[in-house]
Amino acid sequence: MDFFKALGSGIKFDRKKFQRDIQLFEKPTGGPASLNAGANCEPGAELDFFAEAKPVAKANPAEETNDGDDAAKSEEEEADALEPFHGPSEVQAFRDQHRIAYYGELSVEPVRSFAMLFERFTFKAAVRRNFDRLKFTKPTPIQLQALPLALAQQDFVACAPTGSGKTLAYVLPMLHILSEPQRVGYRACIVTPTRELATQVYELLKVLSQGTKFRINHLVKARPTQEGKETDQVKKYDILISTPLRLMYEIEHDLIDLSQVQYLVLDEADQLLELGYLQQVDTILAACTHSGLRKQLFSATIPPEIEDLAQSIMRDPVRLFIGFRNAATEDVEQRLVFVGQEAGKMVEIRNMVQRGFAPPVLIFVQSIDRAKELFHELVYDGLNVDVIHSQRTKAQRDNVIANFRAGRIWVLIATELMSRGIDFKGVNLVINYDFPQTVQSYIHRVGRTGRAGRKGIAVTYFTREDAPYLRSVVNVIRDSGGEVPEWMLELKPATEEKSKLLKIRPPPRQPIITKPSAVKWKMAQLK
Ligand SMILES: Nc1ncnc2c1ncn2[C@@H]1O[C@H](COP(=O)(O)OP(=O)(O)OP(=O)(O)O)[C@@H](O)[C@H]1O
Repeated sequence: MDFFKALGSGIKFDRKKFQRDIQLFEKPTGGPASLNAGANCEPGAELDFFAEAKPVAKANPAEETNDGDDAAKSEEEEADALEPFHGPSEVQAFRDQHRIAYYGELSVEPVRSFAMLFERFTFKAAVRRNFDRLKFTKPTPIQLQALPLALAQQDFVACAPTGSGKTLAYVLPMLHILSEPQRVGYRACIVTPTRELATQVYELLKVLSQGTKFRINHLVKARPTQEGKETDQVKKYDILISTPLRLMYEIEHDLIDLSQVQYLVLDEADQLLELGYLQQVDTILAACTHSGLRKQLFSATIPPEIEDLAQSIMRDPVRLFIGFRNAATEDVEQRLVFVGQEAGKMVEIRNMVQRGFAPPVLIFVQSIDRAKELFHELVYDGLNVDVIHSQRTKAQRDNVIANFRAGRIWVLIATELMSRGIDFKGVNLVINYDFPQTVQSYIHRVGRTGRAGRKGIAVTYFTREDAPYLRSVVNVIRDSGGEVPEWMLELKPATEEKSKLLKIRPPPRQPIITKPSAVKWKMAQLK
C-alpha cells in the first residue's frame, strides 16, 4: 500500500548540482557514487505493524502442519536438543557452529536448547510457566552460552549483536539465583543508561516473575526531594532497576542500601563505562560491598579499551563474543547514500516518501535542535510523524514510545537517546539522517531494526564533510556480511584525533529548513 506517495513534495535529487561532490567518491575509473544512491524503500505488499515475528523455530511444527515427516523431524530435534555433549571437542564444535568465542576460563558448557537448560537447572514452576508464555523455542547464540554461564555465577562480559536477546540472558538466571524472596534488601541490581531501557527490562522481569513473590523496584521516577530514608521500605524489594544518575543520587543521599547486592548487571556496559557515566558507575560499584558480588556486563559493542576497563572491575571475567566483535546484526541490509550537502538529505527523504515506503521508520539526528527542525519539516509535509528527545517530558516520551509501538506513529525522529537497547520489534527502516558520531553509535542505531530474527533496512546519509568518517562504517557493513565496493574499502580511516573530536562534539550542520517561515506560518493557520 503506497500511503505516502500522495504526500510527497515531488522534489528530485539534483545529481547534476552535486556532480563535483559525487566525483569525490568515485573510483578514478568511474565507480558508483554511493551504495544504493536512490535507495529502494518500496513497501511490502502489506504493512505489518509490529505483527508477531515469525518464530525463530515453530512452537510445535507437528500441530501446525499436520505433516508426519515434520512431526518425526521435530521429535528428532527435541531428542538432539537434550543430547549431552561428548567431550570438549564437541563443545568447541558447537560453539564454533554458533560463532561463540570466548577468552578466559570458561568451564561451563553451553546448552543446546531451553529444554536442556531447564533440565540442568530447576526453575520455579511459575517462572517456567511465564517463560513458556513467551514462546521462545530456541535460545539465540548468546543465550546458548550466557544463560548457563550466568547461572554458574561467574563474572563475565558479553558482546552480542543488537536484537539478539541479551536481556533474557541475564533476567532469567537472576530469577533462579535469587531463589526465594528474603526481605533483606536488594540482592540484584540492573543499571541501564536510559529510563526507557530500564522500563523495558522492568517489563520483562514483571512478565517472568508473575506468580512469584519477588518484588522489583523500577527506580527511574522523578528524584525524591522530601523523602526520608527508605531503608525499611526498600527491604521489601529483591531486584532494583535504575539509571545511573538516579541511583547515584540515592546512594549519595543515603537513601538506598546496596550492601546485599550479589548480582550486578550493567546493560549497555560500554556506554556506562565511558566518561559521562563513569563517576556514577564508580559510586554504584563502591556501594555494592557484598563479598559474593557477581558482575555481568552486556552490550552489542565492547571496544578493546572498554574491555580492559571492564576486566579491572571484575573477578577473572570470561569475555564472550558472538560473531564479529563490534559488527552490526546480519539481519539488517545496510545502505550508504551520498547526499552531497545538507540540503540533499531532505531531498532524499522526500524522494523516498514519493516512492513510497513501509513504516514504521525511525530517523536519527545528532541533536535536539535538529530533531525539532526535521519534525517541523516532515509534519508540514503531512507525514504521520513524532519526535523524541530528552527535552520532552517523561509522560510525552512514554506516550510517543507507546504510540510508535502501537503503529499510531509511522515515522519517529529521535536523538541518540533512542539509539541503544530499545526493542521496537517492527521497525522496517532506520535512517541515519545525520551520520553517527561513533561506529558504536552506528551499530546501535541500525540495530533498532532487524531484531529477533526479523529483517530490516538501514540507510545512512553522508555528505562531503562526513566522508572522512565513512571508512569505519564501511568496515562494519563488510563485517556484518554486507557488500561494499572495493574502492570504499580503500578509503583512508579518519585519524584517531579526528575521531575523538567527533565523538565529543557533533559537526556543525546547516539547519534543516526548506520552507520559508512565512509559508509554514500560513500552513499552520490553514490546519
Ligand atoms: N530465544 C528467543 N527467541 C525469539 N525471540 C527472542 C529470544 N530471546 C529474545 N527474543 C526477543 O528478541 C528481541 C530482542 O531482545 P533484546 O532486547 O534482549 O535484544 P538485545 O540483544 O538486548 O538488543 P540491544 O543490543 O539492541 O539491546 C526481544 O523482542 C525479545 O523478546
